[in-house]
Amino acid sequence: MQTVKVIKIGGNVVDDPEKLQRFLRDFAALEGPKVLVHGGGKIATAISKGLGIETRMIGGRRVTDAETLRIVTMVYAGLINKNIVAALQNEGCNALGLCGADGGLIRSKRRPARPVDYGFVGDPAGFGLDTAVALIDGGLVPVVAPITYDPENGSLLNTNADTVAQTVAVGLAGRYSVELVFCFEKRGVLRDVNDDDSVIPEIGPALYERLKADGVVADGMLPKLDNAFKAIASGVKNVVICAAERLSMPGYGGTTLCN
Ligand SMILES: Nc1ncnc2c1ncn2[C@@H]1O[C@H](COP(=O)(O)OP(=O)(O)O)[C@@H](O)[C@H]1O
Ligand SMILES: CC(=O)N[C@@H](CCC(=O)OP(=O)(O)O)C(=O)O
Repeated sequence: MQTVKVIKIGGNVVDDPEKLQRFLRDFAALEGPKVLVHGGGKIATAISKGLGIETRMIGGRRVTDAETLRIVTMVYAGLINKNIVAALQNEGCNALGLCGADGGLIRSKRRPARPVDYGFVGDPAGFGLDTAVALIDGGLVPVVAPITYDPENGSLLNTNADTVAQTVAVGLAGRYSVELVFCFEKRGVLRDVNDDDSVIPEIGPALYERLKADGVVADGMLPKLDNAFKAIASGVKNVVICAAERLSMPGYGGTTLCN
């Protein structure tokens, strides 16, 4: 079975032009078929602030009213996605930018209003495998923004980018042997969040429960690990959490998930 790499890049790197440039150069140099999923939460928060709109995050998710949906659509599916595509084209990588609505790539369902009303936030409910296969087998490199769509009413919805990466990886797993790599600004899952040398090399479900109970993992690391375990349990062959600047290292020098 052919291997496809699904790489996710997080918002702190997307917001740092030098780190992003280096990461995109390494991504472009990766051998074989690949998909890039990007976040950009930090830039959306900064642009919202500039427009006088306050950001509310609950459990790592953005409360998205109609005005915020307009902003995140412009920022993720426009500004960030197109700049990444242009930079990859400049590196000789034939990238094609999409959000979940394009080619029906990621259908979603709006979250129920209880217990928390997140507004226009969706959880993935379907994957456009035919679209993805046509692009990948056609030699294109999909670059996916974390905006999905609800086919029942055609509405765009905001979706956590780690969840989008997991959905793409799981969706491709029946067809290819899939490797999912979450790249961010730290070296992996750390025992001490302030010590980059404290990377935990391997995490299984039992250790994850202990790390949560001890408060070693928190904040944005929780949805990342939940998505990582969901991917491993759903047929993705290899899942790694690592530093963006280590993408070119063999094995990525980060945390590998096991079940
Ligand atoms: N044990 C841990 N190891 C590494 N990061 C952790 C840990 N616990 C909490 N974190 C926090 O999780 C953040 C990553 O989540 P998030 O900001 O959502 O990632 P991304 O940049 O991919 O969007 C890190 O910046 C760090 O502050
Ligand atoms: C619903 C929801 O929370 N969506 C995220 C999508 C972007 C994202 O996840 O970006 P990072 O990977 O940079 O965190 C948000 O708007 O922040």
